Amino acid sequence: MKMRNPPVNSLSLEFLTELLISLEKLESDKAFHAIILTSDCPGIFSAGLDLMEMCGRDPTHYAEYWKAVQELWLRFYLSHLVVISAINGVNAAGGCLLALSCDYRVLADNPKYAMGLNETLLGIIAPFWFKDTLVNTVGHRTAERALQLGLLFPPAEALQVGMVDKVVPEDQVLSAARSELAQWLAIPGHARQLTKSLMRKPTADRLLKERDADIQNFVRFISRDAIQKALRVYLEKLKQKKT
Ligand SMILES: CCCCCCCCCCC/C=C/C(=O)SCCNC(=O)CCNC(=O)[C@H](O)C(C)(C)COP(=O)(O)OP(=O)(O)OC[C@H]1O[C@@H](n2cnc3c(N)ncnc32)[C@H](O)[C@@H]1OP(=O)(O)O
Repeated sequence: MKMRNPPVNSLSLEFLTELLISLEKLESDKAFHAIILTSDCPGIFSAGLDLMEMCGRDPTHYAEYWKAVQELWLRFYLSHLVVISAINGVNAAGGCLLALSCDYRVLADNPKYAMGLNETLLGIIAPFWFKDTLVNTVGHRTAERALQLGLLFPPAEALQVGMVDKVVPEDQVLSAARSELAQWLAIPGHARQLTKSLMRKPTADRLLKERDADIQNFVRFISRDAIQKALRVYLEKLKQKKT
């Protein structure tokens, strides 16, 4: 699955919906057993959630957007397919969440390709299920420091803290993902799938039980004047970079 939403693969409502439909199609086709998730945007895996969806819109839109973000995470996190990410670019916040929801992560060795949950740098916070997904991957202490400081880890550090499983030269990222896949596909499917569910269901259940409350919290939080201002300032900084 090659993500293509130029220029930065931001996860707009339309793009989230496309990803969700693609994933559902693959999952319902018995011929498919695995997905390699990668990017078609040079140097960028994903810039994360689309800030334009969270800025200057009305509460109904925020609720619809957040429901789609929840849906995509649940679908990826609990997918019965083997999902491996071949991370071939910088990967921030919501994009990093997608990669963390995969079963295995290969990252291209380029110091520009940092990844992490950098929400605090924007003046916002990672919701509990983003946090839980990170804790499940790197452990509590590393996650706490990474989340508070909004750290984006370059490849060597991402590997060292366990945020990715392998770092390879840029031109080998897809072939390394394919080689890894062979090991996962060699395991009897039902046993691997049940084990994945055993490991992940408690984390997913937490959101499933509190979905509506989580949407309301998001809408309340993102609608605050101070948060809207912080997002506008961040977007402005991104644009000023060019001048
Ligand atoms: C009580 C508690 C309740 C809890 C409630 C929850 C609270 C909210 C939770 C929200 C969680 C948010 C998750 C996110 O994912 S937020 C997004 C974080 N992403 C980033 O910080 C990355 C930002 N982008 C960049 O750093 C760079 O763009 C990047 C390194 C990815 C690429 O750099 P490059 O130089 O190649 O490209 P540009 O910066 O020039 O960008 C090109 C254009 O794209 C626009 N852009 C970039 N990122 C985004 C984005 N995420 N959304 C929308 N648009 C984006 C950028 O502005 C440029 O636009 P223009 O061409 O028009 O200038």
